[in-house]
Amino acid sequence: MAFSSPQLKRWLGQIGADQVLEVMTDSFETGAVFIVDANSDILLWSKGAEQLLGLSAASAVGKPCKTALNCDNGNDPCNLAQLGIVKAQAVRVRLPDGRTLDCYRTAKAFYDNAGNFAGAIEYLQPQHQAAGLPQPTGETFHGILTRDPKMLEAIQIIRNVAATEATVLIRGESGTGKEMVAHALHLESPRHYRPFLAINCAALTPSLLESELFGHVKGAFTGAVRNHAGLFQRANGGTLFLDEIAELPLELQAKLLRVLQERNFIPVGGDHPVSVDVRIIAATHRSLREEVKAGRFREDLMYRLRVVPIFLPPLRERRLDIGLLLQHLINRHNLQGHRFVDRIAPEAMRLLLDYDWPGNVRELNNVVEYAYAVGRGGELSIADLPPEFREPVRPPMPQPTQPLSRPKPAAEEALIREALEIGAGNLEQAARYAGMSRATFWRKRKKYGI
Ligand SMILES: Nc1ncnc2c1ncn2[C@@H]1O[C@H](COP(=O)(O)OP(=O)(O)OP(=O)(O)O)[C@@H](O)[C@H]1O
Repeated sequence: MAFSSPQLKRWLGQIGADQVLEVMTDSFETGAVFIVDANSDILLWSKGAEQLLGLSAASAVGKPCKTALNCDNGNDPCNLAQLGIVKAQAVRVRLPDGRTLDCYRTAKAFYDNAGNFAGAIEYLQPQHQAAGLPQPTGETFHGILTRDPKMLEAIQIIRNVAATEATVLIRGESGTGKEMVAHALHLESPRHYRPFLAINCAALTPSLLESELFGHVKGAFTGAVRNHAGLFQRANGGTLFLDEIAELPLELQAKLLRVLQERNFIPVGGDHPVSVDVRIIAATHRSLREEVKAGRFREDLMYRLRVVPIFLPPLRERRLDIGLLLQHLINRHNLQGHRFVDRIAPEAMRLLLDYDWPGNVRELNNVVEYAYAVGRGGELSIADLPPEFREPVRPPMPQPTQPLSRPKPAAEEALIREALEIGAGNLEQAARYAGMSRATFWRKRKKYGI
């Protein structure tokens, strides 16, 4: 606790405690400080609060704190009167323009001589700042986070083709975000107010898949007790996402081609065509050309589907996105309140950056979930990572001239460049990201002329 002397009381009497409070609270430029009275009505609203929360002091003062912050903080944590003190509590504030801001709330209650709640002083800090992690600065597009040039190129293509009726084929490994991209395309298109439906063509047997896609009429097969509208009918006016299209059996490929060419199909067991207006977005992790060569995929259908091909690179080829997605996932998990991670141990960060990510972003989600389930404390360490990260790698026999620990110069230079980009001007953060002290980081920058 700060030491307060009798001289301070005298001094405050001369200057005026209100003036001192204003100066102090306004010095927190990156966070919001405010004071409430016994009714939780706002008495003081700092400059930082104005900037962060987009509400002027003139509009905020006198309002109930709940109205000014419009916050959504779960199980009624506003019981500050009972708690007395709250530290780094995750809260979500709704700004006047409708956006939300995830913050940590620190608050201290005051009581009168009779022990009644007499008001409080509160401080809100945006979570990305509190975590000491750089704010995600990459582009986000309908929830797709990236700063990878190839991904940004893909997003630009989506923007350009959304308004057209062109068929899009998305190629990428499992977990690279193909469905997210397909959904984003739908949301950008004039069809966005109609359904977006998705199906994985590898997940069903051929007969079930046919019935799911095209529907069936009553009596078409044993168990078909009533007419069933397929996905094409249900997606009418909207978009149908066909994942793992390379797994579509040949007989269904002919039926799909007919929908694409003639915009109609015959349900299973039916005898007349049903017309539909559906935009198809297909995805595959295989090369359709190779499938055509192997005789497993119709060439005419391939050309129909890949009018606009979009390629999503695997996560191991967009290492800048690893840091960005990690920040995003950590912020999201911190909000849930079970654990608050404010830093990643440099050696854990290195493992995460060097990992191959065969399951791509989905696997990264799982790794962070694992860390929150098994780990404790503010630092995400190697011990919090799943076993595959901790399996001992047998080191090669040391070369007498080259110590084992020295990283290859090219990799080190790339790491430093990456850290500088992620730190976005903050050398402290950049050095931490690279797992070096500031002095070593500075020396290495000099060495590589960066
Ligand atoms: N760039 C991204 N930003 C944020 N989240 C992402 C991104 N890419 C993928 N994800 C998340 O990763 C998970 C997998 O994404 P998605 O289902 O779109 O991948 P997919 O390529 O369609 O996978 P599969 O081929 O296995 O179906 C989802 O939880 C998704 O929200």
